Amino acid sequence: MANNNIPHSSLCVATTDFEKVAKNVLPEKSWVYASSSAATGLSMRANLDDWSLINFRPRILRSVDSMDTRRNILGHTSQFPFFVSAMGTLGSSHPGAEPLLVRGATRKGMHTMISTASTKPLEEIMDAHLDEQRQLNNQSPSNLSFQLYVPVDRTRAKSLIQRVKAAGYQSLWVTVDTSTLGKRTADRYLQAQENLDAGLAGNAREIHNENDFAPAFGGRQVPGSVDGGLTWEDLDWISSEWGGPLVLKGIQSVEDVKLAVQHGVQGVLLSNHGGRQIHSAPSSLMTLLEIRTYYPEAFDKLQVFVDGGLRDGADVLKALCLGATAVGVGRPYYYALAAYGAEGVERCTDIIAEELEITMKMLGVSSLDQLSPDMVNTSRLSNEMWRPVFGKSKL
Ligand SMILES: Cc1cc2nc3c(=O)[nH]c(=O)nc-3n(C[C@H](O)[C@H](O)[C@H](O)COP(=O)(O)O)c2cc1C
Repeated sequence: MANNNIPHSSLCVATTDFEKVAKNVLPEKSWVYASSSAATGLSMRANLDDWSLINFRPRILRSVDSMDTRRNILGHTSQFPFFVSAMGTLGSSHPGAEPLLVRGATRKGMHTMISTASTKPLEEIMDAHLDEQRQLNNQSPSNLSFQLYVPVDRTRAKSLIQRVKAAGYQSLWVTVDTSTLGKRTADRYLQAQENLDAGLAGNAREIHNENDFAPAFGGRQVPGSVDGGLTWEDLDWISSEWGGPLVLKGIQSVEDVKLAVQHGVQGVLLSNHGGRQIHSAPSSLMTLLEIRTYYPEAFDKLQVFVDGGLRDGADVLKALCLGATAVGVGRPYYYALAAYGAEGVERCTDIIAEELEITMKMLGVSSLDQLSPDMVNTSRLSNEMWRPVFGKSKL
């Protein structure tokens, strides 16, 4: 992209560099939408900060000449143990929206999770992925998964699942942390100001998005979109309607991982929605440590994923040492897409992949299956971890 106002993409050497560029190119509303979080931002801050509470315990003099960063995610190889987490309304980042994102990701062999709240129809996004695959002679291991916000109307929910299946998405990730929309403070300020500027009092203004599952854009949920009445029992009909790998996105306690195992899902994504939902959430890394401490059997029963605040390849490895299969990355890809389109998505992937390889070599591993919990020191984070209260909690 020839734009003299933005630095050349090669000047982005850390994933956080995309954020600075994006802030300059994005309209204020898009910037606020992507960068905002719940309430005072505690949940997002915890995501970002907790990675620094874990240190590696590197091993030396092990042959690390060759590197293998591939990972099997729900039965499909990915070039890397990280993927793009679902983000709604990517048209607010770049006019190319989701199709452009998946083109960049497919070129790099990375999996991408597409949001129910996408700007473009799910079939058009899949077409972009398949077209890119053809151009690569079907050599990319990349695939697309679908993040499901379950609509209140069951008929609508079932037909959405059928569309996702027919389009060829590989797995379904049901978001379970959105019984209502978190209080997105920055979006609310912006909306209130727009209302006042438009001569409307208070919050009187209706939000009009083409996709009514794009609730956060404007800071309020669209009535009738996401089902706040969802329970564990609903997983039965969702699972039988879908008939493929099912993952619960947004688990934040060991008790719920146990329930997920009992309900026979194939994976859990430990996540606090990038700090956008409940105020004062545990960081996703803290939840991972909780599972590793109180229910390590989980890692043999289903695949465990993590997202939230991952900004460096070293963070990815910390999660994998603790047993995660792979991790999701959100905002860095939103910003990279905004700044440089598909090229930015590729560059962001290269940056994380290089950091991953550098850290693997110095940690003394040449493939991801050599990682283990004793390669990280979690003492500081463990100090702050939840403990069963008064011996009464049933774990
Ligand atoms: C702009 C934006 C939009 C998002 N939209 C969705 C969504 O539609 N569905 C969903 O389940 N999660 C959504 N999320 C949460 C992400 O899937 C993911 O959990 C989070 O971004 C990870 O944290 P990170 O941004 O710090 O990497 C969104 C996050 C952002 C930043």
